[in-house]
Amino acid sequence: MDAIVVDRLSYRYQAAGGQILKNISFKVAPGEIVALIGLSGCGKSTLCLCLGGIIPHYLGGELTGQVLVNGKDTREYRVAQLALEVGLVFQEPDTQLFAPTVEDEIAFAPENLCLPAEEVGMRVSQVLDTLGISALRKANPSHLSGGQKHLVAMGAVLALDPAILVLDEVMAQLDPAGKKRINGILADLRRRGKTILIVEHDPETVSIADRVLVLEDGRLIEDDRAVTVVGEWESMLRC
Ligand SMILES: Nc1ncnc2c1ncn2[C@@H]1O[C@H](COP(=O)(O)OP(=O)(O)OP(=O)(O)O)[C@@H](O)[C@H]1O
Repeated sequence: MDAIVVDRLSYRYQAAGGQILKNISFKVAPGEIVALIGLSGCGKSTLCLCLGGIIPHYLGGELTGQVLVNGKDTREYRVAQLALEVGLVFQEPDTQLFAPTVEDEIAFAPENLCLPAEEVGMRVSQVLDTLGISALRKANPSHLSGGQKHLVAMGAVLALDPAILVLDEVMAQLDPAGKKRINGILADLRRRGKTILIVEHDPETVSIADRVLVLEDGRLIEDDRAVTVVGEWESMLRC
C-alpha cells in the first residue's frame, strides 16, 4: 500500500479567491523521501495541510479529489486520528509550541493518548536522542533558536510515532551545518521506515530526497528523480 496517495486534488480556500491546488495527483511509497519545491505562494503549505487533514476539517473551503494517508481518506478521519499516521511540522514552529519545557512539549501528545508514564518517558528520551537535542530537555522552547524550535516541533510529532512525516520548510532558518544535521536525521528516520515529504525553497537542501515534486501555481509540473529536476530548477532560478 502506498503511504500517500493524492488523486486529482483541487482546493480553494473559503475566502474569495481562485483555486490554490489544481488537479494534483501523485503517490509516495513507504520509506521514500520526497521533496516538494516551488516558488513562494505556489501552494506547498496548502498541500501539506491537506495531507494532515487540517484542510478541509479546520479550514473548510472547497476540496475535490482524494487524499489517502496509509489508506485513510483524510475526509473520513478526524485530524487527531490522522495525526497518528501523519506528523505535520509547520513552517512557523511557534504555532506548534506551547509547553514550558522541551520534554513537556514532546510528552504532550503521547500523554494525551493516555499511554503509561513509563512509555511516555521512553518515547521522550528516544526522540530527544534521535534528534540530538537531549541537552535541551529542560529548556523553555520559546527561548530557543528557530532551528532548535523546528527540531522540538519535529520531536513533538515523532513522539506519536507516525509512519509519515510532512516537514514544511524546517531548514529555512538553518546554517549549512544545521541543514546537514537534519539531512542526517532524515536518513536515519528513513532507515527506520518513515516516509517523508519535505517542503523546501532551496533545491540544495533536498539532496537527501529520492524524488522531487515541483509545484507551480498550484499545478504539479514535475515528478522526477532528484538529480534531473534539481539541476533544471537551479537553472530556472539562475534565469
Ligand atoms: N487561510 C488562507 N485563506 C486564503 N488564502 C490562503 C490561506 N492560506 C494561504 N492562502 C493563499 O494560498 C496561496 C498558496 O499559499 P501557500 O502558503 O500554500 O504557498 P507556499 O507555496 O507554501 O508559499 P511559501 O513558500 O511562501 O510558504 C497563496 O496565494 C496564499 O495567499
